[in-house]
Amino acid sequence: MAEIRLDQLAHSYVASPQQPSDYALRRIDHVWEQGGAYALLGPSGCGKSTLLNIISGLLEPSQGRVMFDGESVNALSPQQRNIAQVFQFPVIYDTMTVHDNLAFPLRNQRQPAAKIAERVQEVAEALEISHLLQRKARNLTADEKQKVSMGRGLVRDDVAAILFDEPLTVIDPQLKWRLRRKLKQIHERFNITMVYVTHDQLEASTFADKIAVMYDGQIVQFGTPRELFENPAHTFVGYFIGSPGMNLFEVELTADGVCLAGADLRLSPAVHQALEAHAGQRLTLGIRPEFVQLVEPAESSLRATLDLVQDLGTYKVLDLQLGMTNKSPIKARIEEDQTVPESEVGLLFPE
Ligand SMILES: Nc1ncnc2c1ncn2[C@@H]1O[C@H](COP(=O)(O)OP(=O)(O)OP(=O)(O)O)[C@@H](O)[C@H]1O
Repeated sequence: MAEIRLDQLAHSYVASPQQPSDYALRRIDHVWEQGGAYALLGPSGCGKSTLLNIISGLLEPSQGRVMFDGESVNALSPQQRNIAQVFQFPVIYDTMTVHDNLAFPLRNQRQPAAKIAERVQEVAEALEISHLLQRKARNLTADEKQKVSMGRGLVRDDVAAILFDEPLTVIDPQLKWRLRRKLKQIHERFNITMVYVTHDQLEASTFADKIAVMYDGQIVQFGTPRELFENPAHTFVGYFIGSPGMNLFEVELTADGVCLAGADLRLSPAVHQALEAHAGQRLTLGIRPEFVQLVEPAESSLRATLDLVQDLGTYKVLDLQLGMTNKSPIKARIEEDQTVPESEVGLLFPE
């Protein structure tokens, strides 16, 4: 088990990179602490697999160092790094029994038979696959196979960390939730550093205590799910976290606030003063759909017309047009029993 430190890491698949866009990973400085449950969350192509493969040693970084417990492992092979990796698709031996699949990594290490038996039992019980131990792996369902694949990662007690690369892709939606819970319980029981790669924020927040959000080859924020929701440090985090994501609009600074779609929104003197330091620069206002308040048009200078209502069962999402043409609508999320406005509505943003 180890602390994993990424020190000025960068990677380009281009032979002689010239500009930032030539890099799949731009400069990354980051620490995964020993024993933590982490997620690496980001959209397709942002560099998640590249980063995971550099940690496990499948890929050599163009620049920077990977450190385990303060020691550089750049020169070590994947085997020497002692990382367990669980991929999207199960990696198991079909012709072996489940028991032998789980025992395999320990037999390779020539562990004593008694220890192998004990460890296989313990991991099988944690994954709720004890009843399958004598079955041939080829006869299992997709989720049972993936559990065996995870078990092969967990069975060794000397691994530095376990890296999961979108491990629930092949699992039926109704089983995903159970498996995520299971992984979380296993983490609590075995206290191994785990990094879970996904592009799904729900998967990230149910598994991880802290999430690293990746965007365009960089980790743009690292925090608890709540911190990412309440204090996004980057517009991408605001937009990517939340359902739907944050509304983002360009605004102009006025004498006592900002102007959005021709309407003046007053700000507190403190906030306004902070913005004045950025006068002349591009200003973006972000507000989460949950916090947009709907009022009578007379009560607000900001008016919108209703475009679309999406009823999602436990809440509704409204698309409201601010009167601008060809601009994306502002989204408001309201409770299921809240009244949907007829057409024109006033909007208030809490301070
Ligand atoms: N072997 C490769 N050769 C050249 N470019 C690559 C290679 N592998 C990845 N890339 C590029 O590097 C960038 C990051 O890719 P990567 O697969 O790490 O992203 P990702 O976040 O894991 O995406 P996904 O979720 O789709 O797997 C992308 O622009 C991708 O096209």
